Amino acid sequence: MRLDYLTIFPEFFDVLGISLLGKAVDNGIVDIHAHDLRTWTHDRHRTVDDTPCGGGAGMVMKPDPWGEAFDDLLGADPDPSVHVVIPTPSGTPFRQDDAAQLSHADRIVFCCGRYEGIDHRVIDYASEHWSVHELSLGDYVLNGGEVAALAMTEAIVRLVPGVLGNPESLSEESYSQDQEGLLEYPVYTRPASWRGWDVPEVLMSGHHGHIAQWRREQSRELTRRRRPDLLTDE
Ligand SMILES: Nc1cc(-c2ccc3cc[nH]c3c2)n[nH]1
Repeated sequence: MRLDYLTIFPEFFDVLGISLLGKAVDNGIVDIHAHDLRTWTHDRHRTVDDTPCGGGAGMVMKPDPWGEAFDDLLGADPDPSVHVVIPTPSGTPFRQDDAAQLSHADRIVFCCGRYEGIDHRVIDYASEHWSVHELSLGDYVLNGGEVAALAMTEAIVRLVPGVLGNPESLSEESYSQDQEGLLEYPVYTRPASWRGWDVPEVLMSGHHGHIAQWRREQSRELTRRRRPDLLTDE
């Protein structure tokens, strides 16, 4: 899987060389390239923004640098197997299913906007050539797309075979299919008693059936309290 990041702050993506994703890069499972969008400017000030047509506050990212970056990185031939992800507050919510689907992609290009956003014609042009995903990380506003791209990257890449040491841990996570899309149950480790708090007895019983039942009940109760929207049968 090749991941490209178009951004005016490429140093944001230096962190991808750390920990699990760093190992995935070292193992050749993932190939990461961060690009400074100003590479594709030609004026003395390396300008990437301009005033908004129709007025309004702030600045909008000019289309030309994006178009020239696309030309260099992707060429002009349409290829639906290339996924262009554009983090935006106005996008569809990024969910575990999106991470799962994108984890099968051979190529993802993250377009990280700043200012008031990217000239919409960039999205229109990209949509004619590649598979475009305008995705929101959540219902809050960031200063740019980089943090969202990092979060989405981690959610996507950790699902790629060979990235996680123990793939079994994926099956019991919140939102995973094996968890019926419910929130993950509370987890515990040693010591059995800590500052007056004990590990639930059932987890110390060694009775796998009882433990599984307790965990299912905990997941349902937690989901009912915190995310009733995830419950399909109530
Ligand atoms: N979920 C979410 C995405 C964003 C976002 C994404 C891109 C830009 C560009 C300028 N401001 C931005 C904000 N905020 N919140």
